[in-house]
Amino acid sequence: MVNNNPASSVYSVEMELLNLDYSFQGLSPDELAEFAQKKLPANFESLRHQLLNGEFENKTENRKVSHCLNRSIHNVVKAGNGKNRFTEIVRQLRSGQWLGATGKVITDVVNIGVGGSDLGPMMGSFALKEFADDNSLHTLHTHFVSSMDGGQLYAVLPIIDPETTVFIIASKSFGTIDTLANVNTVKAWTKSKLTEQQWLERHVIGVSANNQTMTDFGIPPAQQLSFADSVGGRFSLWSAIGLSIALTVGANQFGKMLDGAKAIDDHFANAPVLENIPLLLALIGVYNREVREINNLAILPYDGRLRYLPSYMQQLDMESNGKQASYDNKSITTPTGPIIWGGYGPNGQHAFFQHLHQGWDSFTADFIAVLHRKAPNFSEDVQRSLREQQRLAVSNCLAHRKLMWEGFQSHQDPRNAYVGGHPTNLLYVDELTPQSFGALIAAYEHKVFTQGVIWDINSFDQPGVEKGKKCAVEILEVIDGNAQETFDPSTDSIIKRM
Ligand SMILES: O=P(O)(O)OC[C@H]1O[C@H](O)[C@H](O)[C@@H](O)[C@@H]1O
Repeated sequence: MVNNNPASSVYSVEMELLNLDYSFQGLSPDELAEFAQKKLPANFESLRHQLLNGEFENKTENRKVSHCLNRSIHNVVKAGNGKNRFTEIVRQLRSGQWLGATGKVITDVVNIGVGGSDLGPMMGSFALKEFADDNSLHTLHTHFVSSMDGGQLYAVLPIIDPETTVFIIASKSFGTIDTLANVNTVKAWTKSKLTEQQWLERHVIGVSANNQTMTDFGIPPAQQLSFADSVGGRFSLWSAIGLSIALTVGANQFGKMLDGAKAIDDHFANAPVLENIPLLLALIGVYNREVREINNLAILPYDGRLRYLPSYMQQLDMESNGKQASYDNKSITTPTGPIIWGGYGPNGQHAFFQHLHQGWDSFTADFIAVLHRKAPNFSEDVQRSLREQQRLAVSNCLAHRKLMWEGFQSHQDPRNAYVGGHPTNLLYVDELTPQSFGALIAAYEHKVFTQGVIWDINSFDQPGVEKGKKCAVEILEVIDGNAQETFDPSTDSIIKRM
């Protein structure tokens, strides 16, 4: 049981863009300093330096790890041998100058991608919408399609028009079946109004690290945006994969998001352990996993604009550190990364918080709060009301965080007793801006990296997702009648029914 005495001190780190309060972790700075001594390997500083300079070795995939080199628009453009027309494409589409093959202005953009080619772009576009540069002459609607079953596409197709829509095919490998399946359906759908040539010439942008495949697909070179193979999928929102974010807010604001991430890179590089937000997040997480044996972390944003953060974090953390093999491919015997879950906090209060407060399971959580909100596009009355709503959300965030830690004892009335003792962090920003958003995401990236170093795993590969893909291909062959194989009675009976 965690010793959950009410926090008598404030344990926090404040920096310009991001703040961490870990007063409700039950860990003093002295204890964390001692834990850091024990856990951070002697070569940590050198590995951190490698990461921040694009030199960390992703040994199993035989390449470097270079997403930290993408923290400026300049480098995003340079990534395609200096030929990336990233900012030009953004300008044309946002200003209404990009015309479709039949001469109509493009009004809709659909990002087709999955995993890192979907989660980051969707989260960023949703979170930063209100920061759109107002030089956009017309409104560009952005849609996201990832699901391999076509369900999302089915909902989007009726509200767009082939003549006024551009599709971003976002795929680092340009070979992911989920994405290609959606693209195939789109191709069939455009035929009523456009030839394939027209579609390719004016309605498709490819974003990938695989230039040859984009060319083979027929995407004109001017509409190919490339990025380095050494940028991992789940770290790619800073690269050209972030195109849909830039289309939503403008290249200038997208650049500010990169600036925020860069500020955290510098902070991560230079701040001493006890003032270093990513490092503290990592150490606290390792402590909760190893010493307290808590196997999960809930991500609970208290600002609706961050509602896609939990899914993003699931890929970032679980695909990086959910592993049982060491960096040198030896078996690991102690648990590594936790299960990440969560949801928009205020709605969670009306759904799963009951279990958190009075159920049987241990958990840790990160509350994420935005203290102030400007809402410049509305009348004074509406602005005032929106600011009140922000205060309402923050007060609820503080209340539940307090209750989860301190609990509430009521021996005569078990129904109203709260267990308490659940360690949580509060990550907060004064305002959500492209910079503070970039800082938050980069802080989490570096937390995950640091934990990978502590656990001696390669956080940059994902061998465990491959077997399932191969098995699915074998099953599909049988469903399609191209093979006769049998699997097991349950699988066989479903296949038969199909
Ligand atoms: O961008 P893509 O190459 O299409 O990959 C999309 C996603 O699929 C893979 O299965 C990986 O597990 C993810 O890390 C990746 O983000």
